[in-house]
Amino acid sequence: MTQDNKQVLLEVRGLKVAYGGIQAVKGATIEVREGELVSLIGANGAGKTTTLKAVTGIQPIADGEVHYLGRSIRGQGAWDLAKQGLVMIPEGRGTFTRMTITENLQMGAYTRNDKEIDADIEKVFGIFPRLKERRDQLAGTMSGGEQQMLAMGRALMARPKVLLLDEPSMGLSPIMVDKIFEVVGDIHKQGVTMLLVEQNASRALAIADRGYVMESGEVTMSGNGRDLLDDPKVRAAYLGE
Ligand SMILES: Nc1ncnc2c1ncn2[C@@H]1O[C@H](COP(=O)(O)OP(=O)(O)OP(=O)(O)O)[C@@H](O)[C@H]1O
Repeated sequence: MTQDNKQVLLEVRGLKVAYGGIQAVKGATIEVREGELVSLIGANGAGKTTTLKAVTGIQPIADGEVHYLGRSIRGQGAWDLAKQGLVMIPEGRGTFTRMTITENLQMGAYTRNDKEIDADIEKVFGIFPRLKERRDQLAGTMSGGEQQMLAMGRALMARPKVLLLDEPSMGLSPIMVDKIFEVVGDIHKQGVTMLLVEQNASRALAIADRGYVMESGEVTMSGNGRDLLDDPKVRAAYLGE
């Protein structure tokens, strides 16, 4: 299915980001259109997380541009962007360990002031029955996979227009990895636009509409998820073939 006629929600053009003298991102161009699931894959240290941090206004941009909903993110803080629906699930989940599941989900709605928060918590419980069973349990007592579910549920509470996921499968058991990719695919099918950063290239490309490959701070390949998955260079570099 072509998505060329869909609105570009997130546009990264020639992005450069540096940590002191280290050039972590050296001119990346990425776009995400409405309804798409776009995967950004690459090895350790390729600059994927740094790209997400720059997109959400956490990390300063050295050069290039990031536009969200047609407007430059320069001068807009992470809070302003989150309020407009640009929501990140960070690497390592970032749940509030000393709060319960329900309290964590309520925190996810911090940018909202409508009355549908309880109804949305029920929707999240529908996606993740495990969270419902443990609604009064402290987040810090949950397994890694359960915390990833909670981080995803909390992000959905913000009603994201674009959801940025950083390595959701990191450190999880194979069964939990299956579950997490299944849920990411389901959330996408429900219409949530996503930019997924992953080292698990095969799984991330298999569910993606489009993908980008990042190497040493540069985007070296891009295309349809399935085509990238079948590409011999991708298979050799990222799928161990
Ligand atoms: N806070 C920092 N200070 C200095 N250098 C950093 C910092 N964060 C990241 N880097 C460097 O920037 C480069 C890109 O790192 P980044 O975390 O963006 O890569 P990544 O592709 O997300 O890798 P990973 O999958 O391991 O998280 C690396 O060389 C890393 O060492």
